[in-house]
Amino acid sequence: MAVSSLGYIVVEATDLDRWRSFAVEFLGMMEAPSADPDVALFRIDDRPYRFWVQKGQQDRFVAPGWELPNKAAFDAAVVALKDAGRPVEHVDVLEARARQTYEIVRSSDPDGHAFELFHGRFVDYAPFSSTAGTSGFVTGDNGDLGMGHVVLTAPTFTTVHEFYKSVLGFSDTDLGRFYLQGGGRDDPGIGFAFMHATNGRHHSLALGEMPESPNGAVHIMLEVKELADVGRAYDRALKSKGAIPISATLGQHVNDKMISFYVQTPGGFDLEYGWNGLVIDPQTWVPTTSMAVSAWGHKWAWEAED
Ligand SMILES: Cc1ccc(O)c(O)c1CC[C@@H]1C(=O)CC[C@]2(C)C(=O)CC[C@@H]12
Ligand SMILES: [Fe+2]
Repeated sequence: MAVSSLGYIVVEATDLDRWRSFAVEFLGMMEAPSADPDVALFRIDDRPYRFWVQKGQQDRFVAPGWELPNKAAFDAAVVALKDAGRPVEHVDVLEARARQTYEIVRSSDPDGHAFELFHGRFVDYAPFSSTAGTSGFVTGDNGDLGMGHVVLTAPTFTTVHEFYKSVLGFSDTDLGRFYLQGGGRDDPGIGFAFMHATNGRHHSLALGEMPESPNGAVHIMLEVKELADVGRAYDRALKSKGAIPISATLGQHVNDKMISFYVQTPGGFDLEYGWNGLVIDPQTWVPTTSMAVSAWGHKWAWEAED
């Protein structure tokens, strides 16, 4: 029943062209053919899409699509969801086919964040190429590392953390508490849980003990193959005259060693663009406790100058 990786994300957008220029010209993704003019699809590897962007009334993150390795694991996860009292809606056959999966269910975590579970590894044989010159994205062999990671808020942190572990089969990689208000006696800190699926990516999901984000997610992360891809994207953001707002400057995380920067997407949530994230052995990893966000850099836009 354990989730194998982050398969895709679903985004709602008022302006698909804005997402097109962000995804293709800034991120270096490849637009994929879509049968529906109200849906734009973006590829980073040989999956038919990793971003499903659908036209709607709002600009927001809708849901992560968690991949299960086969039908048996998918069915077991559905049973576990029902046993945990979570809603389960089966997507009909035609929609599952349009999404290029065998089967999808929609559900939500105890804090109400929508997610989808799916199985079926569909492949697009058109070679990946990036008009922005991005050398490629890191998704592992046959995509087994998944598309990246997603970070969600979790106001009922302990309950939601337990849900992802006991119901969806995630495991702890790093459990931190960050003291962003100086760490004095009146600073309770923010609990963070970085969790891995059954693949070696350091975290496919992280939860922050924070109030609900209005955009549906805190950020998603995409990993590129070369440091120069990060540097060139950083240059594009700097040159965009504010069209691509930088949320955090270039820096390196303590826990997964990733060198990255953050920008705000047209969906309001952030996107971390990084390189060289730690790959762990998910079978034997003993969870760490990292008390710092970054070893260097990552100056957040909301941080005071000093
Ligand atoms: C701490 C950390 C480790 C690895 C990551 O991939 C990663 O994104 C983070 C930072 C997570 C998080 C965030 O994205 C929004 C701003 C946050 C809440 C902070 O102010 C501390 C942790 C930060
Ligand atoms: Fe991240």
